[in-house]
Amino acid sequence: MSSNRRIAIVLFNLGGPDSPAAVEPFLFNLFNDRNIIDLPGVLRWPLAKLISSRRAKAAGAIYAEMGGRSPILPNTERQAAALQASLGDLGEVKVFIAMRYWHPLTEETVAAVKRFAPDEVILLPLYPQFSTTTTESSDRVWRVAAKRQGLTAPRKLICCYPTEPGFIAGVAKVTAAAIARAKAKTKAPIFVIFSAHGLPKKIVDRGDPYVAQVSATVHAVVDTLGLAVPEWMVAFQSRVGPLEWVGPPTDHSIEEAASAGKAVVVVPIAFVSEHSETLVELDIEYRHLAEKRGAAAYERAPTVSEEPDFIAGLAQLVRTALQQPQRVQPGSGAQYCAAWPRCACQREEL
Ligand SMILES: C=CC1=C(C)c2cc3[nH]c(cc4nc(cc5[nH]c(cc1n2)c(C)c5CCC(=O)O)C(CCC(=O)O)=C4C)c(C)c3C=C
Ligand SMILES: [Fe+2]
Ligand SMILES: [Fe+2]
Repeated sequence: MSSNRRIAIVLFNLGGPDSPAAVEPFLFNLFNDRNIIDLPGVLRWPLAKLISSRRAKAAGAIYAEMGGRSPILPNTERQAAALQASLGDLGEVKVFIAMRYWHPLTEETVAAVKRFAPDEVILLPLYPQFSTTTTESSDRVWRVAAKRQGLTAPRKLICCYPTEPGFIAGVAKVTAAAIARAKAKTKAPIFVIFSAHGLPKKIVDRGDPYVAQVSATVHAVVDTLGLAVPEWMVAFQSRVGPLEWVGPPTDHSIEEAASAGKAVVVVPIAFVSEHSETLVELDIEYRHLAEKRGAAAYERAPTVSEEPDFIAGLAQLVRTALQQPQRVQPGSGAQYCAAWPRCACQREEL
């Protein structure tokens, strides 16, 4: 590969408030996303205003547990630095971050990428499993902003990588370590709960492949660990709002296992860095539930963050994408995407 090629890699992530004052506008941006609330803009805008003002207090209390701000940006920056260091041989490689709901927002990042004047842009979601609410939403706003700002460099989207070997190796490693910590504390049976962010059921019924890809990830991790994994299940956390969400819910699953006197090991399976859903929901709220119900132990595996296996997996996805002609790169998720009409892998229109 030519060493003077300028390559921009853009990490897509959700973003989070960087101060107490940012909580409500961050929530507004989230609920005003048509991939989250599927209504025409004139109806969605006032609804997003209403929901964000109502939820601001509860969400503010969550971020107050972390010093009033989300750590998602600094954590994503560390991943960006690790990825950039592992791709130095490709030429002029620069890793950027585009957050969907808080700074650096997509428009800002498109401008920064344009100043870098790349020969090629690789869009890499920090969502291993494809969802219309995450990857599709980020890709959609990227396309609009790139067109508006005249960023014409060819781009490729890595749509999903639910079974990418480095990602699976990283999750397997942190899972095995969490099981070992639980075993060191108790002789009680171990129960592993792989926990993913949930989705409203109607989004899944519309063909969103996320839940199927989460299942593919978990099966790959369990296969890797073999007999080292005792009893396990997949559950979904972070339900918001009145709609029916996919289940079973993580909190109920923890309570059941804890009530049966088991040692509960919770493994985040769709988040790849630490933020409110891991540091507050899993570490504070759900630990409290487990202890209240008499769990023999409660261990939470860390997210893969800058685990060398995971970063090497991301680097491999980028290298493969650069060598192949298609705009949408399926990572190792292709076999799961084929059956799903809403998966980005199915679209090659640009
Ligand atoms: C209301 C609908 C929501 C859908 C659908 C949804 C999908 C979804 N989200 C993530 C990852 C994250 N979400 C985070 C926070 C968060 N998510 C929602 C709502 C939906 N998410 C809200 C309202 C919030 C804010 C916090 C709260 O009020 O509870 C975060 C954490 C951000 C941070 O702390 O910085 C992540 C990460 C995924 C992967 C996903 C679908 C696959
Ligand atoms: Fe969310
Ligand atoms: Fe896909």
